[in-house]
Amino acid sequence: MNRKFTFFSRFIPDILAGRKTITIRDDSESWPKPGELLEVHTFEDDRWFCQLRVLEISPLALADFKEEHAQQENMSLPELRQVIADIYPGQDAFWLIRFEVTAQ
Ligand SMILES: CC(=O)Nc1ccn([C@H]2C[C@H](O)[C@@H](CO)O2)c(=O)n1
Repeated sequence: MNRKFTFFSRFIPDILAGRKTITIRDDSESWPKPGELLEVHTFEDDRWFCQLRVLEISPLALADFKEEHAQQENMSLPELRQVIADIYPGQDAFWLIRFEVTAQ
């Protein structure tokens, strides 16, 4: 059975349109493996909205965030840093998960 993964609902349009192709998570969400299919729900109300295939998962330190990562999130780099600081205050070690949408 495919495992469940969540996103804040404000990111749904970018994910479904292919404008957001990565997510950056902390250790608690570092379990997806390349090739794994994830059933994706909204964080707020647990509503299924797509299935993703994990293409890559790799460690990424806050100090190594680059413009390329921001583009893959469909954000500016300052915006990405702010989003991460808001979700994960005080943390500086993350995991980059690159994905593709396989069903919606
Ligand atoms: C519970 C939780 O943390 N859920 C998250 C975490 C992150 N995101 C989004 C926000 C950014 O676009 C990237 C980078 O973390 O992933 C999310 O939607 N839900």
